[in-house]
Amino acid sequence: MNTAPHTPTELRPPADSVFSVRDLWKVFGPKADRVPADKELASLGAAELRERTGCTAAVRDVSFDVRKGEVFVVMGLSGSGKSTLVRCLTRLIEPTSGTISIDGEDVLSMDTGRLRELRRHRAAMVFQHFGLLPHRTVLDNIAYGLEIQGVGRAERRERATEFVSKVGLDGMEHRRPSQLSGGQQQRVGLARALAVDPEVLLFDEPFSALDPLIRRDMQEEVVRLHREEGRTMVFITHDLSEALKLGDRIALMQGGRIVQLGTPEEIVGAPADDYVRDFVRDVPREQVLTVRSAMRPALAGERDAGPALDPGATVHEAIEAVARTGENARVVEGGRCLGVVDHAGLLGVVAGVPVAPGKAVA
Ligand SMILES: Nc1ncnc2c1ncn2[C@@H]1O[C@H](COP(=O)(O)OP(=O)(O)OP(=O)(O)O)[C@@H](O)[C@H]1O
Repeated sequence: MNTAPHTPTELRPPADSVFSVRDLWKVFGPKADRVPADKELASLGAAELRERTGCTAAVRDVSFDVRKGEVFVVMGLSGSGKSTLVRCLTRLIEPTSGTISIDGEDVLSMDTGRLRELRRHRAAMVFQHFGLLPHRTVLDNIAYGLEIQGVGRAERRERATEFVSKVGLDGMEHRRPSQLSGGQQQRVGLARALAVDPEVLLFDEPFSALDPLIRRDMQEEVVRLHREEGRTMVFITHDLSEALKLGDRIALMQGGRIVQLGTPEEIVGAPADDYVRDFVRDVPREQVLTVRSAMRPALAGERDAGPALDPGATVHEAIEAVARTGENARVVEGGRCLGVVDHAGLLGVVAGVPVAPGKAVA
């Protein structure tokens, strides 16, 4: 049972917000809307709420912003509310209460036409089973989303061909889905979603059915496409390593609430509570945390000696540099030495015990 209040978020959306969600609830069951409205019911745990009302609160009082150009990961165990939350964004599931806006426009007051526009052009959903059309070629499958949008044939072909290349399927344009591997089929689905050029791509566990190697391939593909295109992405996963690899920020859900929202480094380096701490316990910290978390002030004479690292370098990279040179490493930004990482600091990060300031070993 989790009745802790959610992390307060600023009410006014930041300027670069695409989706802005405030106080969102989705309750399934009879007379669902009385649950968020009633303080006592709203604070009940899942079992008691079900017993008293027959309702399930899949999303409980959630507030967050998805910022332009970021990969926003929604992570949590099965049943924590990830799919319900993301489906609420485009009202594939109707929220019970709260507000949602996209680029400042109220999603909850959109009429059917505007909603269709939202789902087709602005925030397209990519599902685990991409729903490829078996009798169409790769090219025609990719062009399909554009066809629905009413784009003319010549332009469809041209755009589809461009995306065949982008996802690395050159030479396979005329194959049918059954003549492709699982990973290749997913690339077709990805290309189809990208070709319609939505402002936001919403991914619902797209890779969970893939074998680990293909999955890693596809994760790298998403990272590459994101780097090249800078498109805003919301990505659902129950896999922590996938979340850490893909997410600029991660919303970790438990029992319908967001228990922590932060960068991978914040989630792993400063877990908000015991649940999160337990969740990230087995993460190789040195691969997620940056040298900033291992750094101490430079002593006299240390500013110019030893290998230089960027502040974004991981602790893992620092360990390599220190082991290779046998010297402490400097963290340097714009020619300025921000601090020094030594053996004690690096070991501290790996062990999860930061070196107290002043106890640094020179
Ligand atoms: N249509 C529904 N009617 C009643 N309860 C539902 C409905 N859809 C989801 N739920 C319940 O809401 C909770 C959240 O479900 P949701 O599918 O959002 O979780 P999830 O984190 O996406 O899980 P998974 O990773 O297994 O897909 C669960 O307790 C689920 O049983």
